[in-house]
Amino acid sequence: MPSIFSYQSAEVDWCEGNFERSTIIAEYYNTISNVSFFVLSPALLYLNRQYRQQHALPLYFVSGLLFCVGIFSMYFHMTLSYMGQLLDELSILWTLAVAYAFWYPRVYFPRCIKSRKHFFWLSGVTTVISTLMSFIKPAFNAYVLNCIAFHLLYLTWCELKKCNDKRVHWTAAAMVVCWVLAISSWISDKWFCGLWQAINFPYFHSFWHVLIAMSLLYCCPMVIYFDVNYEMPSFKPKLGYWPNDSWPVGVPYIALEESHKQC
Ligand SMILES: CCCCCCCC/C=C\CCCCCCCC(=O)N[C@@H](CO)[C@H](O)/C=C/CCCCCCCCCCCCC
Ligand SMILES: [Ca+2]
Ligand SMILES: [Zn+2]
Repeated sequence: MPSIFSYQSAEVDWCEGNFERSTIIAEYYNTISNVSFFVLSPALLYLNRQYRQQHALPLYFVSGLLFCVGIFSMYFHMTLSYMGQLLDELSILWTLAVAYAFWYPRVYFPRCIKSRKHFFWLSGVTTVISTLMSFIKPAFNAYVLNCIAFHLLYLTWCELKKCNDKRVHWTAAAMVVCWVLAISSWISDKWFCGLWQAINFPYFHSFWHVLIAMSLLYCCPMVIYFDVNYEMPSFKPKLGYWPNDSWPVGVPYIALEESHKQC
């Protein structure tokens, strides 16, 4: 019986051929494309430094965990081990849990939750139970995790209805486009692998890594924007674009102004 650390002991195998480019890396492009998370994590910390100075914990935690997602995902695609699969899925679950615990707006808390401290407990208990349940059928976990994006889309929709800042709407649109491309790549790799192998292009899962990291690059500043509006009444969030604020495309970030709020 293979150990949970053995190469190819995972329940899933992605479309890219194994050990085609290296004898130690099972899926070469799926492994190296996780570099996107090593760029995403410091980029979020650097660009949103004003927010980080005021509200350090959420951004340090979420960026740190996104970095771990990159490390575990690399380990998973390098080995295709059962342990790699679990670490990949559980790191995503815990990153989502921590992001929700810190940033989920109070106005959407269930009625029985009276404070963020209570919401932390609720998130913690739910995540511990989900962690235990994730051992039942690990191959199913990825589908459940992907469904959380629909809740994020719903939340974004609710917030955009109350906001008339054009830059926030533009950032949300860019996030949705990246996510649609990302999830299409993930599904294509899983469901239509025979077709991609027939045309000798089985690389859609590596596109997923890059595109989901890009959608998070748009998602996180937007979530921070709403957090400043709700939780930091002495500041007004201003959405800027890096490297040039006047360009229509760029990486969004949040700057803080001491003034009354708009959304
Ligand atoms: C108020 C809430 C704020 C939420 C902020 C968002 C925090 C995001 C946290 C984690 C997402 C990391 C996803 C990266 C996955 C990379 C690893 C990977 O590819 N794993 C695959 C196997 O290699 C595995 O099959 C994938 C599983 C599915 C993961 C689904 C994650 C959902 C992420 C939602 C992202 C939202 C972006 C915008 C949505 C409109
Ligand atoms: Ca493979
Ligand atoms: Zn992956």
